Amino acid sequence: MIELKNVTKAYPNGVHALNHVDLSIEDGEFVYVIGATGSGKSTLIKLLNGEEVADEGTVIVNGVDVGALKHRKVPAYRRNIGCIFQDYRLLPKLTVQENIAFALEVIGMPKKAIKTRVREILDLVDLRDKARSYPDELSGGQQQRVTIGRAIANRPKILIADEPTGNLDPEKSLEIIRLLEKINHNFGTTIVMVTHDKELVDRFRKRTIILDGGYVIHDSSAGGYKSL
Ligand SMILES: Nc1ncnc2c1ncn2[C@@H]1O[C@H](COP(=O)(O)OP(=O)(O)OP(=O)(O)O)[C@@H](O)[C@H]1O
Repeated sequence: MIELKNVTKAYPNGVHALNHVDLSIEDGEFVYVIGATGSGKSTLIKLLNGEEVADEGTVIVNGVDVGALKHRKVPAYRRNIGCIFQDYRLLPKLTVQENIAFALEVIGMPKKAIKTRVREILDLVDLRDKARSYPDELSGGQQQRVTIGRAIANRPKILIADEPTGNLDPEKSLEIIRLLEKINHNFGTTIVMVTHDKELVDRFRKRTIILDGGYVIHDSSAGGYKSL
């Protein structure tokens, strides 16, 4: 569960990126976060993954008070949160299967278990035939699928997706949202997706949180832009 209580975050330049945000996201929910540029979406994500700390209020994720985490404990905390971004951030000198395996090696999973898990992930993201390809040999949509596979390889409870379809055409964006829905459904992974894609938000209706000037101005389980 994700819980923000009266969270305010200002940057050193005085910009108030988030103001008195109260938010609660249950395990297994799939939530969109939308809002104009500069409305505070990325800041919200940074507070969730421990990159930034709130000035006021508390951010509790899976029972952990993220703002109170000691610096050295942040990496272990992040293992329970998968993150994907608009740019894919794959390791260019590693193949698809090595990219996924690497995420599991760094957390100390035994070799045999990694092999099995990588195969499962490749099936899930439908890229078995690209296992030995390098990232620059893949399309944008395929690279994003690898990124998603890598992010969920260790079965995190939460997947945060910051504009995952930002660089993709509508057809490829559909593939990505369907994959995220499958992950949400199959593993019960909580998904928080920041997006500007009005078509996706309207077509695949889900709870939609709207930020404006650092305030939550709308939070509706009906979802969609058109219903607002
Ligand atoms: N490191 C920083 N230092 C100073 N100000 C910042 C910093 N990061 C963000 N801001 C400011 O905080 C506000 C919220 O920014 P944030 O990146 O959270 O918005 P956003 O909704 O994610 O925008 P976008 O859609 O453009 O990514 C903006 O006014 C931004 O300029």
